[in-house]
Amino acid sequence: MTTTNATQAPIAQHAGNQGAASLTQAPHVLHNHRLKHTHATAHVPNRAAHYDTSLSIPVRKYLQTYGLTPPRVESYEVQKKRCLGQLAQKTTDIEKFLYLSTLRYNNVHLFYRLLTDQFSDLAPLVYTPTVGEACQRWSEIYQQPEGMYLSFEDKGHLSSIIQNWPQTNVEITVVTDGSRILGLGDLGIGGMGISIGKLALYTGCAGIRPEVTLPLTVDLGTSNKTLREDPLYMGSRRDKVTAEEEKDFLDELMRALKERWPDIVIQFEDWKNPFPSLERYRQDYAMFNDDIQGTGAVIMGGIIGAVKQSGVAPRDQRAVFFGSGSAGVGVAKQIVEYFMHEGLTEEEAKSCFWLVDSKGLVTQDRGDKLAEHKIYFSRTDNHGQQFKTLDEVIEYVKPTILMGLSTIGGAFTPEILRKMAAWNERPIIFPLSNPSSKSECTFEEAINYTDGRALFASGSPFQPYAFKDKMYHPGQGNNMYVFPGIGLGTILCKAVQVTQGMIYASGEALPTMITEEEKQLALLYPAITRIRDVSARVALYVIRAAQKDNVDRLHYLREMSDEALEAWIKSKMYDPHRETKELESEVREIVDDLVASKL
Ligand SMILES: O=C([O-])CC(=O)C(=O)O
Ligand SMILES: [Mg+2]
Repeated sequence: MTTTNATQAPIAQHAGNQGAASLTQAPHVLHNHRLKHTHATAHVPNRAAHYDTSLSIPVRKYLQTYGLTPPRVESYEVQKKRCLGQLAQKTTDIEKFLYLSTLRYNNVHLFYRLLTDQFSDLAPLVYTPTVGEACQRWSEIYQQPEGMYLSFEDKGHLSSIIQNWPQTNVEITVVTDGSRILGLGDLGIGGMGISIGKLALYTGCAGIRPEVTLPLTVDLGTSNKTLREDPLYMGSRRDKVTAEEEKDFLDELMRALKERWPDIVIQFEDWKNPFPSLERYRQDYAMFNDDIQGTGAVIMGGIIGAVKQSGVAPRDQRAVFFGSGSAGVGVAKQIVEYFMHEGLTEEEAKSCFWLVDSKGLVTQDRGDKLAEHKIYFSRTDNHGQQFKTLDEVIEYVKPTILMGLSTIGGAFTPEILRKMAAWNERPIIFPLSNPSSKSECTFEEAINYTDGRALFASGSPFQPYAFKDKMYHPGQGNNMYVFPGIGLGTILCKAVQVTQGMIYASGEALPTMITEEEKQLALLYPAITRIRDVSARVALYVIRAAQKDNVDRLHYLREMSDEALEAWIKSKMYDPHRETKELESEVREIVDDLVASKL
């Protein structure tokens, strides 16, 4: 009920009145009618880019911003120094997060210049792990609108409310209901943080223009009682809607999004039960689920290298998965596909996996009703024996690969890590839960207890670690290596679906970006500092797979060589370093023309 007032105005404005929609948009269109480079903030249009202190005096005069900013024309280096100085003065990560959010709001191009330049330092503040805390405290730290909130009460009116989004073009949205944010549980509308954070990476990593991204949070109630009782909580107080109600709401939402933006790519993120929507919409929409598919692809990308470096053939690998939720099963299925590419039958590939959930090893005769998604991997060869704890399973399987998707921080104990090292020359250890506090072990622990022999990747970032006079570098198997490129590739070739082939290809692209030097260091992922190039390569692979699956619509791309296509992809990427320069030169041209015509 709390949201009804807020939504009544747009409903009244739009009901049966096409003209009203263009009226609401008109002011923004007018702002932008003369110049191309006036898209100002990421999600709310204003003219902030016109206040960039690097713009020259003639340009300021033309834009009528002269006198509204301090007189000096600054270089980017000076702007950067000031911003990083201000950032350094913030003492907590959440303050840094807020500073960066405000910067994005006020000067989007400057924000993305900094993010792309200082990616390793800033990504953890914009995204995992800080974004987790931001989501937990969303209603406490809220400062500005940066996305759309659609409520269950809006059902029946979604199409008209979506007209309120001020940008005329949207190419991609990240949608969450906040019901399972990272490993932090149901955070209700606080999930908006993750939609914004992921889209910031779509822009930062894959160069999708900020103004064509739409962070979307649907308020379908929350099962989090603490939130519902928190006076500051900004969502509805209702309990979570039923699965049937959610389905009806989503049917309407998907239709409404496609109606306004027919080519939109829709990424589902952090839904407690993500399988039904993926199955329901994957044929009719260009959509994917990042937690099942993005995580699956990125881990497969790391596993390809890890399996090679381990010296153990795919058919001899034994993988224990601690955590059998959507991400766990998604990752396992993706690796099954990789093993099949390596020549195993599906049955052989599947038999390399032992999934563990809160009740122990997932077996068919365990006596409980297994969730649908676990059945595929349930073991039948346990001879009636049941294994209730991770320790028991580990002892029974003697795995070569240990995957953590449990959201239980510290679950990979020193004993478990030591055993992995005793059984394997190069144990593969991937604690993937996010944020860092939920990681099944730290990098330091993995190195210490395996005597530096672990082939390691985590979901959230860890620092390099010195052990016995040697420096070790952690891999970060975070889906940020693939989802930006999946989105970019899908958008650029105008794919009508995101097929499994496209997802597989995104993971396959990753090892192709590892340099010789990185191989020597046993790194499983390319350096994060090359993330823009990595995203372009992922997009190339995704487009090729879309072509193979016949879901692409820009057919002339099929004729291009890989080199030409990759260069074309890069030329299409938003480059924040170009933006103010282009605005500057565009205005200068107009000014020069005006002067010339007066002569
Ligand atoms: O957001 C991340 O860092 C990875 C992810 O999708 C999750 O943990 O749900
Ligand atoms: Mg997620």
